[in-house]
Amino acid sequence: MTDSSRIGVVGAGSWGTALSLLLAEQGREVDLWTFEPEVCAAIKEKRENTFFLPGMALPDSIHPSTRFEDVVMDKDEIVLVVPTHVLRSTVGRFAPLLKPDSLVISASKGIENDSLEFVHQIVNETLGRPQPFAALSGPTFASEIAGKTPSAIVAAAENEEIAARVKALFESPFLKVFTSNDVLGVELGGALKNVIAIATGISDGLGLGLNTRAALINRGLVEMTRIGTALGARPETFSGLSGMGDLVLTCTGDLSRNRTVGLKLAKGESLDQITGSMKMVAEGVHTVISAYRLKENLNIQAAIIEETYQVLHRGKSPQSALLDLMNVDIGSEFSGIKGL
Ligand SMILES: NC(=O)C1=CN([C@@H]2O[C@H](COP(=O)(O)OP(=O)(O)OC[C@H]3O[C@@H](n4cnc5c(N)ncnc54)[C@H](O)[C@@H]3O)[C@@H](O)[C@H]2O)C=CC1
Ligand SMILES: O=C(CO)COP(=O)(O)O
Repeated sequence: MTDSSRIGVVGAGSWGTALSLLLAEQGREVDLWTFEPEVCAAIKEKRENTFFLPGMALPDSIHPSTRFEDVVMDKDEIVLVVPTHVLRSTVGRFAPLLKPDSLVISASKGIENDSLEFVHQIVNETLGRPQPFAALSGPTFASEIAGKTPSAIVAAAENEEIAARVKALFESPFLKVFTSNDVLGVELGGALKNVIAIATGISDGLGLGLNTRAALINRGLVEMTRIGTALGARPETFSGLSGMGDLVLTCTGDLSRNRTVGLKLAKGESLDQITGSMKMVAEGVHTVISAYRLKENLNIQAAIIEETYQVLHRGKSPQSALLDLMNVDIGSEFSGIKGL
């Protein structure tokens, strides 16, 4: 039978653990699915996720488990927060246990490489039915949310009541939750900002100036908006928390894994070395492939995405990518954005 005080969180990386802590502090009993048995054991025995969110004490109301039966079955709400490249397989594993009316709240940020699908599409396709869905996204580093830094985020759902329900779940004395009905725009901003953060990290790692950084952030936003509006998202969503907000955070904040990948690439480390030494995910490394394919399919000018893709996956040097970026033939400032 459903116990409405319990909520399931699928994914015990840094963000899944920080969100579990937030929900526990809001009075919920949280069943937290961990992929790694050792993460489950650490949370049970030490009351700490020593692997992905070290230094944060986790209350007894967070119940870790490696069994989907404990986390997904009979729940009214499931928070889905695994890296996007394993999202389809993860949803596939728990699909038979999920109630058709359970609300799936995605906190993952990415676009699948082969299908070019967003999380809401992957979820519906894998389940074979439209599932109640919301996307939670914005400028929120996991460690700062766990440390109660005043922050803001957006909950997007097609249905206003669902967005309001997600707001009520996550709003706390230090987290403001805004609502939106532009699910695609919110998902797309959260995914594409990681690509621009890698580009900014490369630029900063090369020792280029603050002018360059600001230009990359701003023109990166235009590229995100061009792709988003071509797919049907609303232009204003990209000036919101999940667009501009998260872009600024991730491009300038040294806590960002994506920005760090760019900094290291500029210092001459190979992508394999960098990702091989990380236990956490830098989604932009995968998302740049999807972003490149989307821009090609849609015939959209997106030179920063193009050059970042070439550096990460085609062996181009950051220096020649920069030269090519400065030689792009450009039009008026907002050309290519639909609905402006
Ligand atoms: N960490 C952060 O500050 C934030 C992260 N996000 C997003 O949340 C999502 C999850 O990222 P994090 O929690 O940061 O993860 P993380 O980078 O801290 O840890 C990696 C996660 O991937 C899981 N994993 C690895 N292989 C797996 C597999 N085969 N099947 C299922 N799970 C597997 C690990 O168990 C772990 O939970 C990403 O899309 C990320 O962009 C969004 C907002 C903030
Ligand atoms: O999405 C994030 C903050 O909003 C986290 O960014 P990174 O994955 O680059 O650390």
